Amino acid sequence: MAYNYPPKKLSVYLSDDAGSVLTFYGLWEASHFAKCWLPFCKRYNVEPRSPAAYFSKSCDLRDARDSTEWASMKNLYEEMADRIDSMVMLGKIPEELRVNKGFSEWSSGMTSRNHPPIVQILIDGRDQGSIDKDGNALPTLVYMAREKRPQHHHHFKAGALNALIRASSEISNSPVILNMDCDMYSNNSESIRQASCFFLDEEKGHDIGFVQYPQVFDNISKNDLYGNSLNVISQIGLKYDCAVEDVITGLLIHCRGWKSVFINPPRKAFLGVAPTTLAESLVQYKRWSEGHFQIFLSKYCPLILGRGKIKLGLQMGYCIFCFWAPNSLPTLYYLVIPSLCLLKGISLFPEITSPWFVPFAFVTIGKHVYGLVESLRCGSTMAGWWNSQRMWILRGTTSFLYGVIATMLKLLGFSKMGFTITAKVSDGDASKRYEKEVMEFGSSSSMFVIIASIAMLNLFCLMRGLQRLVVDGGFMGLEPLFIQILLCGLIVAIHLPIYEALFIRKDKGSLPLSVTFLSLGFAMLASMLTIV
Ligand SMILES: O=c1ccn([C@@H]2O[C@H](COP(=O)(O)OP(=O)(O)O[C@H]3O[C@H](CO)[C@@H](O)[C@H](O)[C@H]3O)[C@@H](O)[C@H]2O)c(=O)[nH]1
Ligand SMILES: [Mn+2]
Repeated sequence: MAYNYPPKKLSVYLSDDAGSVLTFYGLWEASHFAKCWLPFCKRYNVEPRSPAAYFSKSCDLRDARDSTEWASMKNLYEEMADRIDSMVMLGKIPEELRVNKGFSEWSSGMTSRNHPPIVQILIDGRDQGSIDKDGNALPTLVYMAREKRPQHHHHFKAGALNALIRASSEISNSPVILNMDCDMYSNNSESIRQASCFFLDEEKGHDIGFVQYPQVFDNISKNDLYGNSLNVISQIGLKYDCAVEDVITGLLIHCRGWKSVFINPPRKAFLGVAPTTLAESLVQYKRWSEGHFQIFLSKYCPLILGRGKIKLGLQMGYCIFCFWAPNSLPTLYYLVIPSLCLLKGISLFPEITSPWFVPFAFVTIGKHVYGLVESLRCGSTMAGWWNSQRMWILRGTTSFLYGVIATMLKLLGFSKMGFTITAKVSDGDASKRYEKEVMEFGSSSSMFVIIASIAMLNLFCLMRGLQRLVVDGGFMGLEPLFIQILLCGLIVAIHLPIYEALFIRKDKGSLPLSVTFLSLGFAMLASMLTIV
């Protein structure tokens, strides 16, 4: 609402897919708060204009007169936040609030999966009386919960967005839509004007289908422990039946001949909350890899749909993501088979002195050096790069594998699509560990057993490899196994935080004892079977 944009031309919609009266209450409070907050923002050119983000950073108003106003504004905000928090704690709204317009829409028996449609215009911009405390016009503010019934598929985010577009066409019918997820906030009050420039461009504006900003996270630890700064694409979501509705919609828009713009201004437009536990991050990647693989196997396959419509480079660009899920199979192979063969003394790779060693070395070293240089140039650190390598391996053996399995089950008709929503908050202790970059495993998951078993297995194999080195006498005798020892050593090195969580750490964010026992069991079984 506080964007630097004519309020008459701006309408804000909040889609509450759970249809909760508490969310409505929050928005109702915000509609009152806006009457003071908007003038304050304009007077002092406040940035960012999300009050939560603004007040969590230090004060930048200097003179004394301003600072009293600043303090009273902060007070007003905190009082509102407290009221909302206590209502959430209570789990319901007090009866006396029900006299206000809108609240009577809720009745007992309504749940997040079973509720009638609710549309409430909290501030109507068309109404002359909708003004802030300085007498300036306010933008329209609408709450909407689309109808949901257990017997009808609701199509997740894409369904919610489509319902929103239909409703908004009756209320404001704007030619341009800005979509922002509930776990993001605006960090730049100029973004709407910035993006409009592309649509309004006299020469190229007619071809522009959408403008996208990169997905940037506010809570990324310095070395990006979960490898999250990946730029997920656009915010236009419409196409059903796919967990990555934004990607498929973007692809369709491109295939219909529209161009898109990617802008990454120095002052970030939007900041969001990234998952802060390994479990959440892995689940999110499972959904993404599954969605992309599904696209590849459907009629929307970028290579088929895009043929002759979009450039080969763009088709391939889409495909990289489509191959995330199937990539789990070679990843698993490289993490397990060479190490098991090392255990048994079978050589799989050419010797270092053989000419066949050169292509192996070239591809492996080339790929990783290129990746390292690229990420350093994008402002990452060495440790950040190493962490992201670890994340790719962990995702490969869990998220992507689960993505393949889920896609197959769906193709065979055994299961339906799901959308596991990413958690939006984390508890205090966990955030402290996150800041210190200690891996937070989060809620127990079968994925951890896979990760830990691979880690344990490689530790066994490495010990056996090193033992051979000593017993079988010297380095040269082991030359045929050299690459496998090296690979196994690297796998162990990248899994160091896993061993730490299995055996050393005692905090709540670490791995449970059951995972330690299960993984030890599986790793021993695998090595035993190999030796026999
Ligand atoms: O049934 C649903 C599920 C999700 N959402 C909304 O969809 C958005 C994204 O959900 P979130 O749980 O935050 O998932 P993420 O993995 O963080 O989302 C990423 O991945 C999605 C595709 O999987 C993209 O649509 C998002 O833009 C991108 O940020 C949020 O605003 C949700 O409120 C709904 O409205 N209804
Ligand atoms: Mn999200």
